[in-house]
Amino acid sequence: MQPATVLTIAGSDSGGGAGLQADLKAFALNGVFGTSVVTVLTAQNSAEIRAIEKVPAAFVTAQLDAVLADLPVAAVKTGMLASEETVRAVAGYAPRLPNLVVDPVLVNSDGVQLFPSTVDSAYLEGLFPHAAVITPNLREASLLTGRKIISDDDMAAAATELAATGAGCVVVKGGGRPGIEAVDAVWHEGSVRFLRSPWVGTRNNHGTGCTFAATTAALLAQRVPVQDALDRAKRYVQAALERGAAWQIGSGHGPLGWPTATDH
Ligand SMILES: Nc1ncnc2c1ncn2[C@@H]1O[C@H](COP(=O)(O)OP(=O)(O)OP(=O)(O)O)[C@@H](O)[C@H]1O
Ligand SMILES: Cc1ncc(COP(=O)(O)O)c(N)n1
Repeated sequence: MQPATVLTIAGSDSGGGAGLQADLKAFALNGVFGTSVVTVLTAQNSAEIRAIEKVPAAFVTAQLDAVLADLPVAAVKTGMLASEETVRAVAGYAPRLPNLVVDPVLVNSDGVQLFPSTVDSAYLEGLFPHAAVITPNLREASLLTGRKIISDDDMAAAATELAATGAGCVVVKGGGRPGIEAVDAVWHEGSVRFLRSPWVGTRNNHGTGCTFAATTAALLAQRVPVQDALDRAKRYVQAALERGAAWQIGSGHGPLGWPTATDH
């Protein structure tokens, strides 16, 4: 039997921990064939993003046309799109992108906004209405809703507010809130539930968000129902964090490891 094909529309992380490099790794380890449309190049390592070079939106669409003309894409994940023009260009394709998982990469790990706020509105108006799942982290959900997000209830309220964009499912990820558990709020079909897993104490957490969204897309491509896909992606991220916890790759936040099939 041949694998399902999945597409990531994302930026390159030269340090290998996040971005399309993390997505392709998660695709392979979750049984799907990965294709990649590159939106932005980052000069990045485990400690910082030093520079960003955007791919022109017209070349993003040229890559999209090439992939979609030939390959049987069964799910799509978007990551760092980096400009309003690119978000709007991808949004133009969105009605024909199956199982679209949108990970809105808007802030760096210090919570600093990476792009002008016109990019936020392009996500809200253009892309979210077509998404099967959107996966903002705490800082992104806060930026997009204007809400202060501190408690579980705040996460649930932000997820519910973002559902008004028309997204099929909203996950407000709580990796930015260390505790005994890693807690995410999931809005789906009118109600909110929480995903919970034990907190993994490690500095090697670069790429958790990309890995969570890419794994969800890989599972949706294999016809796993959305709520099950989120539960399984959550377990996969936990296992990947545990596998990489003792690694020392880079001086900052290192990458996630490779779980085996029995880990998650
Ligand atoms: N230390 C941890 N232990 C267990 N789960 C974690 C940990 N850190 C993050 N997670 C989980 O990983 C997933 C990704 O969430 P997170 O909030 O980290 O995304 P992100 O901010 O987009 O990623 P990044 O921190 O890499 O920028 C969520 O399910 C979150 O709960
Ligand atoms: C090119 C690129 N894309 C995305 C992220 C954020 O990734 P994450 O939220 O998983 O750390 C990143 N640091 N670099």
